Amino acid sequence: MSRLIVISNRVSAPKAKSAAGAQGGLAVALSAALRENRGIWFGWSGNETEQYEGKLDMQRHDGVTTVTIDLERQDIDEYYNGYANRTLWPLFHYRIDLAEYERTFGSGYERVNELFAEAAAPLIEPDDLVWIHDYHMIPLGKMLRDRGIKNRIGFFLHIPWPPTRLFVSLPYHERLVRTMLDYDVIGFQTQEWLESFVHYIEKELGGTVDADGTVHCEGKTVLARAFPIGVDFDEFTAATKSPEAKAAHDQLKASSLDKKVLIGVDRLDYSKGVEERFHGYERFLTRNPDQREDVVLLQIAPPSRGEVHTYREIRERLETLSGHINGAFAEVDWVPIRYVNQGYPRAALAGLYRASAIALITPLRDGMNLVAKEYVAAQDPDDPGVLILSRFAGAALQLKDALLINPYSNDEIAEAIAQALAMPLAERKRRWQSMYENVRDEDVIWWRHDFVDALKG
Ligand SMILES: O=P(O)(O)OC[C@H]1O[C@H](O[C@H]2O[C@H](CO)[C@@H](O)[C@H](O)[C@H]2O)[C@H](O)[C@@H](O)[C@@H]1O
Ligand SMILES: O=c1ccn([C@@H]2O[C@H](COP(=O)(O)OP(=O)(O)O)[C@@H](O)[C@H]2O)c(=O)[nH]1
Repeated sequence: MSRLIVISNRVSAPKAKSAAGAQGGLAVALSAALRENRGIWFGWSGNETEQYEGKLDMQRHDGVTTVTIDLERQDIDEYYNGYANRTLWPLFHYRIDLAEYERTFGSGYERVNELFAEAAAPLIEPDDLVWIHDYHMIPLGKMLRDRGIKNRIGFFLHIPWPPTRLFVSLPYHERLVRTMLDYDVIGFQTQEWLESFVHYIEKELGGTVDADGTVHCEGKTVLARAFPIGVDFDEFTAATKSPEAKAAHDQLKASSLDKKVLIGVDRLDYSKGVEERFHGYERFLTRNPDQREDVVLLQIAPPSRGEVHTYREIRERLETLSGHINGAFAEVDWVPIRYVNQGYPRAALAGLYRASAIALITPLRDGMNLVAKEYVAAQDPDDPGVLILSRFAGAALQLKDALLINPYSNDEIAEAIAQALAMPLAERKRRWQSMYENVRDEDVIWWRHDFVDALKG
């Protein structure tokens, strides 16, 4: 059996610097995918070093071998905070108003990718399959090829791919995409992002794409397909039965008494639409004074990427807005929003999801959104909650029985909350059942097999 070499910015190493929840879905999904596979997970430790001297830190934890490197301050600033999170992240989430095109970010990004290639290449043996993840590492495959790596190499993008008319605002966009032609397989979360990529290849690079997704461009051939990521269903289902889940469930139930809890769980990121969500909830409270005290919104928002100013700004705006809404509507014994800036272990989240009558998941744009799938997986089959989901999350293409809303519309959010609160049990069960089957069948193991099979060719 071939070994799997996974390379991503973030690894779920025991020593990686990250609070519970701050790592997001990628780390969660990959540790699940690697646990049963002989192989290596290579990436950044999350730590800073005074001077990088090529030192690798190797550890075995929870059945996964991880190899990490530390990065220098300038590399972290230009590659991670800079090009990855100030240039590509906003652009790929359709926010060209927030994207910053600094030349030093681009050169830092290429420099760190070269550094990853230099450190990872010696770990790769002839039969290994190499699987590179996400927007931090788009050119890494080509840099490995430049070092003589002939193995099958796949790339999976966890975030959206933007429409061509937005993407071309990126300086040197052709140079970035050309590096992708050295992969054997390129995976996207949904058909929609795949279509945008194909459109770019055809219109900007003059390539052609066959019906099965084989791209022919500038003398190279690569398979491009959608592979929607799932949750670790078995692990998550087991977590819902854990003492930690029960404690969190009981605590939330006891503290909310007869009120219906609406829950939101998101890294503190402007792409998650939490500000718009609060406005939609405020509209619901304004329009439905008789139902106000029947509900409470629990928003869990662990801070993320705090060295990037747009993230500090969204944090400040949410503090102000939640304070404003609570000030305007609260009573002596009730506040409308419980806004919590800390992360929770997923077992605790499982209990919180189950205790919540509604999940309010309203990203303005999201590659997938695993929280939506976890909420479905955690429900009580006899009394399932209602999922209100942005139509702009990748998950909306699979979870079609959610109440799908436009997150930019306060009215749609307010109306969906009212509809969810009034929804008869039979309809809740019917909608949940079909979503549950999807979350169970198209889980992270299914995703991994699907991608790795395609990579094996
Ligand atoms: O590593 P961070 O900078 O702290 O960010 C956390 C992760 O955020 C992003 O997650 C994406 O991947 C999820 C799983 O496929 C997907 O459900 C979600 O929609 C995406 O936003 C990012 O892509 C990861 O690289 C980060 O590790
Ligand atoms: O306090 C928290 C908040 C989030 N998460 C996990 O972080 C992941 C978030 O993934 P998602 O795809 O929803 O978004 P991302 O943060 O990757 O953009 C999910 O598995 C959550 O269960 C967590 O463990 N604790």
